[in-house]
Amino acid sequence: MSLYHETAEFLTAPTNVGGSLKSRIFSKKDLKSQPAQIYALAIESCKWSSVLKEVIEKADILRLERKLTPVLSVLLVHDLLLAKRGVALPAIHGLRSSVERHKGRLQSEFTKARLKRKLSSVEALKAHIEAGLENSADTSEAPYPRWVRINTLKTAIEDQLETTFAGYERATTIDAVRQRGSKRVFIDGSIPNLVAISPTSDLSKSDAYKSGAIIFQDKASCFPAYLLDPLPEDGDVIDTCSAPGNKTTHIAAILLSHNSEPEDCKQRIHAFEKNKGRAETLEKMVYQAGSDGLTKLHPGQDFLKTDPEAPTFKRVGALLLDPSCSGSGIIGRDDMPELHLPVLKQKANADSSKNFRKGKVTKASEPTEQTRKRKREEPEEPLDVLVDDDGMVTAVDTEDELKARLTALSKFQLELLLHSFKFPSARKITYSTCSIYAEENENVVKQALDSAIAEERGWRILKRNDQIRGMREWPNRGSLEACDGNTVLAESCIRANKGDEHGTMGFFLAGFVRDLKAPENIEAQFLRDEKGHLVRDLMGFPIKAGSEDEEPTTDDVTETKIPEEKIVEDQDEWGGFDDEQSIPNHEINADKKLPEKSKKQEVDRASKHSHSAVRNRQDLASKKKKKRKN
Ligand SMILES: C[S@@+](CC[C@H](N)C(=O)[O-])C[C@H]1O[C@@H](n2cnc3c(N)ncnc32)[C@H](O)[C@@H]1O
Repeated sequence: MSLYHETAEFLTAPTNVGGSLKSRIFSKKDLKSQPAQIYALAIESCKWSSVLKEVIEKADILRLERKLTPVLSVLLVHDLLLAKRGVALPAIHGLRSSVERHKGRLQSEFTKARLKRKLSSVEALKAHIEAGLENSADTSEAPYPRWVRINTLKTAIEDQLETTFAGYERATTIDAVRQRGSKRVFIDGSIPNLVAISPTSDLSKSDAYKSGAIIFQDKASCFPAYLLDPLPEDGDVIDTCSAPGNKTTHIAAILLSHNSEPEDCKQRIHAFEKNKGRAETLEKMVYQAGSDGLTKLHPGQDFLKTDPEAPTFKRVGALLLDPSCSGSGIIGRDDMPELHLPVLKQKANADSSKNFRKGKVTKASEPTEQTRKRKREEPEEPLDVLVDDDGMVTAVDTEDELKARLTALSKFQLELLLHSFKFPSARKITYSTCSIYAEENENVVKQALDSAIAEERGWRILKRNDQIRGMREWPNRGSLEACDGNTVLAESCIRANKGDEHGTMGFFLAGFVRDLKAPENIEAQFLRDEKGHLVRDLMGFPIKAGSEDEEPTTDDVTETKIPEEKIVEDQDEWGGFDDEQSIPNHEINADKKLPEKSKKQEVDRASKHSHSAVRNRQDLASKKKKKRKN
């Protein structure tokens, strides 16, 4: 197999299995080409792909060369136009000829692409690409920002602002960071410990990223754990569909933020992941983020096969359900470089986002038997491209195909949600997808609410007024039409729209609650107001009874976030790790004791509860490293 085919294979493989592109290439044993050569070709081609896409589409070579797939065309045209030695194949090789016979046309389109960018020379264009100033998928005015969650299991936002973001200017609006080349940091107002930076700011080599102190996670992807807000009174938590672990580790951070001392935290997160390959990624992320002590992994286990009545789950009061979906809201992924693929028809320019998945190489535009048979004049672009979390790529050509796919997905999503309803001590559930389709979102919610199990167990929607502040104040709500005109239901649902002014991916979220006594043996620890509602600090965290924060200012006290009915008196939530690091399975064990606090931590304890949790977690991490060395 040629260098080009091998590279194309890595770029078209599901991106969500087996870590970053680099680790996948370098860990593969039976490669014919040098891994370093494959890696360099992949990275360079991705870097240039928005320009190459334009050049290939304008030169129209996919139509003329039917054996050339979009990804191969990018790789070959990259080498033809940019590599010193040209295409690394024998002169008579079919693939080499397939681009070389169009060299004149390709070069002329390349020149036009450069002039369009007002760059006077190829050197200037190279500098432009190297500076990361090229991203044709984004509207040029406001590229999609990079969201960074500060992992409070390992650090604190104040510490990160002083270190990782030391040279950054503070931005007061999200727009201010949506400029290529800007060095600004925006602190999000809805989700605690979340910041946004310019997409051209590369933190993937920073210590903070490598150590798991910061996690690249879209703002909308932080909504579920934040809305779930698992409190001590909620007992254990299940993350039903966990890999790669962004939400699992977010839940862990929230759990510890509610405990002034990590060793007091008796709660555990059961993290289910059906796919074994993805379960390995989850395991690494959980370790890297420092949430291993709180997480019981269930690798390769299907959540649907769990017995809700099993003793292990008797204390489970909260579940987070983020199942595989069409992925139609996804804008980008962090474990793969961006790759822009050319499509056969210029018509694709009408909606470039449709075929764009950062790091998700879709086969949508690959010529199929069907498309080959079509007459040239007919549109060849698929209606949509669905990429689910199992890496399954489905090019959907007709409305009927799309409908059939969405029906199958929503059936599975509903099944998972109804299974979650069965856990005897469960009192709160969040359901989320990164889909833009009502079929997977509002429709699933409606069917779940209408189900016999919901009625039998008393599950109802978590209304907007009862949601945690950041979610209650979030402006984008569910589709009124999809909710059959039910305003309360539509308002209860939360949406994030791909490409709008908030700079998030497309996302959907709904919460479910029911009246139930808290799981036994969990004491009330939080301050409540005269109505029995939890009193929260500015960041939305409940204030512990007897803590220094006990006397909040009027501004600190927020109204109820938890439905009144469920309050029981006197009872009481990347790809950010080093590619080279591998963590043995046995080191991840939820039963591990959390660390004793150090003297330094005693001092830190005088400050915010979240801080002392952070310090203790850092201590835990360093103890583990020492242990591993021995
Ligand atoms: C949308 S992804 C989850 C993303 C994850 N929550 C995060 O934020 O990092 C869905 C995951 O659910 C897994 N999955 C699908 N069906 C499952 C099932 N029945 N039981 C457990 N995991 C499942 C898929 O393999 C996939 O990794």
